Amino acid sequence: MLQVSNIHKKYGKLEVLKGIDLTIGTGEVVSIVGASGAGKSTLLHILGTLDNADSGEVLFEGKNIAKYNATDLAKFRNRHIGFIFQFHNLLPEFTAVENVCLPGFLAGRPEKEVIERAKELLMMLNLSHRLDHKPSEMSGGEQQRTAVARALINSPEVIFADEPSGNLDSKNAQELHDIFFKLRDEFNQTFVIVTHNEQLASMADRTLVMKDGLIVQEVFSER
Ligand SMILES: Nc1ncnc2c1ncn2[C@@H]1O[C@H](COP(=O)(O)OP(=O)(O)OP(=O)(O)O)[C@@H](O)[C@H]1O
Repeated sequence: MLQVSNIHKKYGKLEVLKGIDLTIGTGEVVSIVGASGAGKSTLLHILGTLDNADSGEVLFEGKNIAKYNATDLAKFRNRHIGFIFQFHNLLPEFTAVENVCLPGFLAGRPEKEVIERAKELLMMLNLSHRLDHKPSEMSGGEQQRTAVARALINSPEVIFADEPSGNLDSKNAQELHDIFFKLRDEFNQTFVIVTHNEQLASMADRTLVMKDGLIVQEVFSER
């Protein structure tokens, strides 16, 4: 589904990515680990079209999205890619349902269909009692599960997550991790997850270990 070859990235004189090659298949859960500063988030942002590589190629189902203009890229991202960050980035003035609906409305989908799907997703994520709550009226775990529903609203081919459980206690982290694998097992959802959480990394089908801008090790799970 995702093919990446020879990605290089510099910030000024700092060479952050030094030649990354990677292939990710549909339904795979891939974790990216490594010391702080190894280049994990930079790679994730490039894979997720949030940033450009200086050289190299990212093919998304065979399409070279680097060639898209800004409008087409935003459209592509909205329809095909979901994001989950360490901090949920929910809009404080909007309810859970409204937050989840937003990417659906941006995609121009019919309002009724989007609202129904948003409610369905929130209920699937055990948030049926929080549909009309604003983020400040929800716990950290509930906010992050709302962010998962938002990432899923347009049925993206892949979800990129950057430290998704970095801000959660161990119980809520475990619950979030279980949700990722449930989504993969039931809907063949693909995930690429940057994490410092060893438990999450070890659950992934494949773990990529990064060091100084390179993938230095690839560990396959026995799950
Ligand atoms: N926008 C930027 N401008 C300049 N330097 C940057 C920028 N983004 C990242 N860097 C630098 O690039 C290097 C890699 O950063 P990156 O965030 O990819 O690392 P990471 O492996 O995700 O680290 P962490 O685990 O701490 O999040 C770091 O030295 C960082 O300071």
